[in-house]
Amino acid sequence: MTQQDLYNLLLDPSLSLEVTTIDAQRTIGKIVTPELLTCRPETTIAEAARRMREAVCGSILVTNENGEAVGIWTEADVLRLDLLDPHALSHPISSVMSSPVKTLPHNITFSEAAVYFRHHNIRHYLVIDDDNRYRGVLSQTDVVLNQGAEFFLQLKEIGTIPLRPPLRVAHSLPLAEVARQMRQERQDAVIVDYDDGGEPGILTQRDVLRLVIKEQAQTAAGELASRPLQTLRQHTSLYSARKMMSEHRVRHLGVLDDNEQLRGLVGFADILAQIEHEYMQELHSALKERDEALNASRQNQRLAHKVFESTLEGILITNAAGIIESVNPAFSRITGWTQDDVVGKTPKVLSSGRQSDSFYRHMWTSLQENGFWQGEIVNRRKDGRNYHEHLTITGISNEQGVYTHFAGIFTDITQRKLNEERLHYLANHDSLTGLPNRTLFMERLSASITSTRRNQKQMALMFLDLDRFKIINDTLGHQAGDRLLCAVAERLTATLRESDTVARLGGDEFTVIVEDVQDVRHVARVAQKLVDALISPLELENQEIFATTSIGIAIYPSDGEDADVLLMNADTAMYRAKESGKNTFEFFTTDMNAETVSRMQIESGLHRAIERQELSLFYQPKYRLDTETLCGMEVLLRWNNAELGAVPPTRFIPVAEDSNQILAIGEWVLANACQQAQTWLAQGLLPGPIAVNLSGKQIRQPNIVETVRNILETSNLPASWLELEITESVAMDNTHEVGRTLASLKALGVRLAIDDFGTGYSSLAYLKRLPIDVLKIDRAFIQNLHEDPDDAAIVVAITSMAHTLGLEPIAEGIEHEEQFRFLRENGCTYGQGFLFSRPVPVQEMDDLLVESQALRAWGNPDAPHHHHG
Ligand SMILES: Nc1nc2c(ncn2[C@@H]2O[C@H](COP(=O)(O)O[C@H]3[C@@H](O)[C@H](n4cnc5c(=O)[nH]c(N)nc54)O[C@@H]3COP(=O)(O)O)[C@@H](O)[C@H]2O)c(=O)[nH]1
Repeated sequence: MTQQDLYNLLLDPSLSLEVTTIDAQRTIGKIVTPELLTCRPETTIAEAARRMREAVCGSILVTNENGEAVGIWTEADVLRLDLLDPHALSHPISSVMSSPVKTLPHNITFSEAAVYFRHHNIRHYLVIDDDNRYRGVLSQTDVVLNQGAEFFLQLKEIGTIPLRPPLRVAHSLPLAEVARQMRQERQDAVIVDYDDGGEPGILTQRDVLRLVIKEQAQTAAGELASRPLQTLRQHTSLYSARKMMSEHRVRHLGVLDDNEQLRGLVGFADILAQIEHEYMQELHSALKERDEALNASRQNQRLAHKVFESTLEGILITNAAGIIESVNPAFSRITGWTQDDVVGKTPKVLSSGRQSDSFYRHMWTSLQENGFWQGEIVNRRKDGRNYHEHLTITGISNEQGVYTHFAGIFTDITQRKLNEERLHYLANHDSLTGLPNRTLFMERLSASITSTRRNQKQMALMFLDLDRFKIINDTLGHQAGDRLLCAVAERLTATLRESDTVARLGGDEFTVIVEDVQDVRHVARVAQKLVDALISPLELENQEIFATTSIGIAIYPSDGEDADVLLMNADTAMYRAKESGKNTFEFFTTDMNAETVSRMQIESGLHRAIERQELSLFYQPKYRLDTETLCGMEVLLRWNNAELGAVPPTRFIPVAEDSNQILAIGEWVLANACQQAQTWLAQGLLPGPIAVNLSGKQIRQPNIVETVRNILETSNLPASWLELEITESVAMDNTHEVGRTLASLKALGVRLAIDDFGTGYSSLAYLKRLPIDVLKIDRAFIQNLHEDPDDAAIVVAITSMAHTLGLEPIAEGIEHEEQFRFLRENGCTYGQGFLFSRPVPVQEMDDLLVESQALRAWGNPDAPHHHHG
């Protein structure tokens, strides 16, 4: 190879200008040539250059005797030679090669390779394959040009790159002087100006070196320069510049400004530098982004780890086959199993056996299809105890969408479950007796009706109401009442089969569902057993209490096809049982329906009884038994309705009490009675106080004292002429402040009487403290007085007790002479009853009063005066 060849090789501009755009993601092994040019360190530069030219190769690898790369020499290194030294080319290659040689694996991408170039500031890498064999040399220019520079080159104008003002020399300057100035100014090209006014020429460093070697050092530059200088405008793109260089096989172009003046020179190296600069900028921000992303991902990883470690939820991660790979501390806390216990096993270790195989099959199908499952399951702790967990399982897939792991995240909801169960229990059970309450009862009744219908069978519903419970409760207090209810609940439960439902609807009302009834006679036997179960007395407050019950029975389907109708009919039958003497049971019959309808008619009729003036007052006189003189009267309410006719108070008063209408009606009675009494008083006819019945509802009204005071004021009746009768059971109610109300009423000056005395459970100590004036002995004792020695003894006892307590005894319901005589002989002061007079309307009472007054005026107090009705 001649020196000329060498220079041809070195100066061939096409060598480095063939730029192919290569996908930055392709691996570098793909573009390096498989044949690698090598030489030994002692090879001369000239020899190395010859081989490069022969092989059309831009670099040569310098290897030692073991074939190991010790250096590399490339085309670009030529410019570092001192080409003024004529022996330069005979120096060994080792004196000019770059060393040491760094390697890169063949399978990294251009993008990755770019990172190495930047980090190590190296211009060449030796590419090695998997077996560390040399595959080729990769230059930074390769990388830059393979980053897809076209786009950038087209955008960027030449004028925008920094151009050095060109070094200009006169055409007469000898080449040696030109070379000196170029070295001094560090320029690789110079513009040669001619004084013939023609276009300038150009001499590059390579030209200078070539010509020096050809001993042209003293020749004038003008003769040697290439002329004309290829130029382009400053607004031309770098892409066009590169293309032009390639077409004209030159490495420098003149740049013209808008006035066609030469602004400077642009070299291929400048374009390359621009690309490199731009690329490095991009690379820099890409690296920055990558570093930031890496940091963020490290941060995320740290966070994820922290969450995994510290979350309260148990976490378990399995591989695709369900083998546990890791668990977190919460998992161990909840299950008792440590990481070492469970890693390598399947979640089966937690199985409690409470879920069926099909449950797990569904779970697995959902996981395979949706990569997700959520639900509540019961698992087992290491210590064998079960616990409830709310579990979410999520599939974790790889880039191909294949599940590689499953993550189970769960919370221990055992306590919540217990609370829910407790709340459910409380919501469905009576807190006092523990029996099902109305809600659960209705649920069970509906369920029972449904199954009975399906099986075409019969079932029975019993409605139980304790007899006289209110009296017991009022007399002995609520605590005793509660204990009684518990005792009754126990007895009922003990009497029935487990399959039967006993419930407490509230108060003293219980219900029983008897399922699968073959024969209604069987139901009667069950009802009788329940009645009998309560017959034996209960021990309460050191007293024996008889808490009997009345039971109404309705049969499905004959007495009703739905729960509400059945319940209503059993209730109606229960009322009938009460009416027929209590402590018994009654089956519902259709005529009982009539009873229900009748109650409803009464209730709606009563609503307008006052405004329609359907109410009136009757008066029943009271007598002193020793003198048989009229000494007062009791006011009794009557109701005459257009449709219902005369409705007896025993019928409508309970309905009025149930519907609260008694409050308005009672006030009406009181006002009219006082008005009438005042009239008689003003006429001098009133022999004694007028007694008005006050119902329990009325006396418990907070404003009752106010009402009475107002009525007395309005009617102008002195309080002492009014007597208020309240029943014994109401008077004994020490829970509703009845005692205090009575004291306030007493303070008004009215008289107070206890009605139906002997039927309740009076505490004598309490009775003594009440501010009462009169004890009315109940009609029930008077009725059989002359036949029943027990009743007679009770009447005598009540009479003498009344005297002892300073109260006036009065007997009600005296119908026979014998009764009258017995009472008079045994010291009962007053009496009333049909023997003397039935309750009479106002006109008749007026007559009686006039007559009585006349008798008194005639001074015949002893004359007996019986009004027989
Ligand atoms: N809260 C209110 N209650 C009232 C009012 N008016 C009446 N009543 C209560 O209704 C019940 C029934 O009353 P009634 O049908 O009027 O019966 C009274 C008398 O007619 C009846 N009586 C009187 N003497 C005899 C008799 O010799 N034999 C017999 N079989 N019955 C007789 O007794 C009833 C009076 O009873 P009492 O009140 O206990 O003294 C009754 O409970 C009334 O209290 C009202 O306005 N408000």
